[in-house]
Parts: sequence; C-alpha cells; structure tokens
Amino acid sequence: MNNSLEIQNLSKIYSNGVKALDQVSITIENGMFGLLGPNGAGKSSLMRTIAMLQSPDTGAIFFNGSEVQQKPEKIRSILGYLPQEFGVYPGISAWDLLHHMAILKGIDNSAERTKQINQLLHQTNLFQHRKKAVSSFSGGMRQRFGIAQALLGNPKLIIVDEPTAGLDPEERNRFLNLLAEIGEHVIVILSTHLVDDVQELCTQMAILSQGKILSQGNPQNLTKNLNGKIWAKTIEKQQLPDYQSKFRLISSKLMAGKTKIHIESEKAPGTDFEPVTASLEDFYFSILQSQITQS
Ligand SMILES: Nc1ncnc2c1ncn2[C@@H]1O[C@H](COP(=O)(O)OP(=O)(O)OP(=O)(O)O)[C@@H](O)[C@H]1O
Repeated sequence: MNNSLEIQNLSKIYSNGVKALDQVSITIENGMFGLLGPNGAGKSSLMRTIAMLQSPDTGAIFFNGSEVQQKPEKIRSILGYLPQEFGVYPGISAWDLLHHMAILKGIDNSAERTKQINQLLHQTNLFQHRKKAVSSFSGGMRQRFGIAQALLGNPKLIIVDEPTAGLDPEERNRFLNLLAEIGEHVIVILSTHLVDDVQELCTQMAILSQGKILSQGNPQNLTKNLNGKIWAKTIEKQQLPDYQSKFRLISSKLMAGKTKIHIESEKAPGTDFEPVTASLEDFYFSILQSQITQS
C-alpha cells in the first residue's frame, strides 16, 4: 500500500523566542525521504512534531488522509521512531529490552512478540549479541538496536533522527543499507546534516534551514539545475577572502595543504577555472548561500 504523510504549514516558536519551524509544508510517500539541514535548522523539532512528542503552534499533519493531531493513538500505532538521543541504556539484555518495548507497543500475543523480536534481531545482525546488555554495545550496534526497536509492530512511518552521527564508515554503510531495505514498502524519514547520507539513499528530499524548507524534490533532479554552472579551482588558503568577495563561492575544502574552491557562475569565471559536474553537495551549499544572501 502506498502511504502518504502530508505536513501543512507547521510553525513553532519555543518559549525562549527561537523560531524552530517556519511554515513547513512537505508531502512524503513510501521510500526514503532525506531531511537535510545544518545544525540547529529545526530537523529534530520537525521529527518530534511528526512523532507527536511536541505540538506545533500552527499547522496540521495528515497520515493517509487523517489528521494525526485529532487521533494521536492512531499515529503512535503506525510509527517507529529512533530519536537523536536515546538517553541512558539500561544494563539489561537486548532481548529483554525489546521484549519490554514490544509490550509497550501493544504487541500482546506472546508468540507474535517472540517471532518479531527474533526476526528483527536477525535483520539488524544482533541475534548473536541478544543476551548482552545494550549499555555494552558499540555505537553502530546501538543504532542497529535503535532500528530494531523502531521496527517493532511493523510501522508504516519510520523516523530516524541523525542516525549516522558518530558511526565509523563500515557501521554507517551497514546501517544505511538496512534503512534502504526497510524503505521499500513504508515511509522512512532520515534527518541528517550529511549530504552523502541523502545522496546515497534517498529518492526524495527537502532542505531545511532556520526553520524553513528551502527546496524539495528528487536529489538528482534538484542537482541538474546547477549543471554547467559549477567551476573549480585550487588556490592558496590566504587567497580565500579575495575569491569570496569577487565570486559566488559556494564551498571550499582543504586538500593536501591546498584549498579547492567551487564557484557558481553561468559562465566561466576565468580561464584558470575548470568546469565540474554539479553534485548534491554543490546544490545544498548553493541553496544555503542564497538564504544567507537574502537575509
Ligand atoms: N526545547 C527547546 N527550547 C528552546 N529552544 C529549542 C528547544 N529545542 C530546540 N531549540 C532550538 O531550536 C532550534 C532548532 O533546533 P533543532 O534541535 O530542532 O535543530 P536540528 O536541526 O535538529 O539541529 P541539531 O542537529 O543541532 O540537533 C535551535 O536553535 C535550538 O537551539
């Protein structure tokens, strides 16, 4: 079944005056959806609002046509959530903790509970560690455990908030492959500040910054808009301010002691620039740059 999550005009101002969400509207269907944005953009605020852990000041969320605010228990029954911070893991075994969480999720039938837990432990490659305390797990194992608990009860909507932070490359790959497998039949929203996470996995995405959606669509299509407009050059670090003031500089990276810059321009900015194929990272930085210029 195709599921749809419709987010309409969500806004949230915290009591300290921070505007974390500003008229956010997105429609999300089955598959992997990447919510990309810098630290403090409002990603966790949006994830927590969709998970019904906090309410927006204005706006509405619909899941398969029903407004979720009206029926919070309905969204909870179809939701799997992996928060950014899980807090302190208790010193009990992975199996026992999943068992406890399955009961909280309302999986009352004990045979069904055992079947699901065993299946999830296999799927997340944790079955051989099921008797170990979750508090003794490595970062990658914890995140996989986090996905196992989020998948209890076969959710149709899965939210994972910055799941790859702190994982080594191998663990990150394993974790992202697991998400991609799951994302085929349900909605998975992956919130991240890493462009690579979105580029590798997501069919749809949105860029959030300062509480606003700056752009949304298919990553490849969005990137195409910049084709023929990205120019690279290697410079000395001290030349950076000069290039910054003369051109629309969208990124700079230190490479083997030199600085590689990317400039956005309709035409070659000079003979010593080489044209490069636009990447999602170029698009992301270009969009963030436009927001800074406008504000
Ligand atoms: N409970 C709160 N009370 C006050 N301000 C908050 C609260 N939660 C978040 N904020 C502020 O709202 C803004 C958005 O925060 P949020 O955590 O949603 O962003 P984020 O994109 O998830 O960032 P990060 O990746 O750094 O967690 C930030 O300026 C943050 O300091």
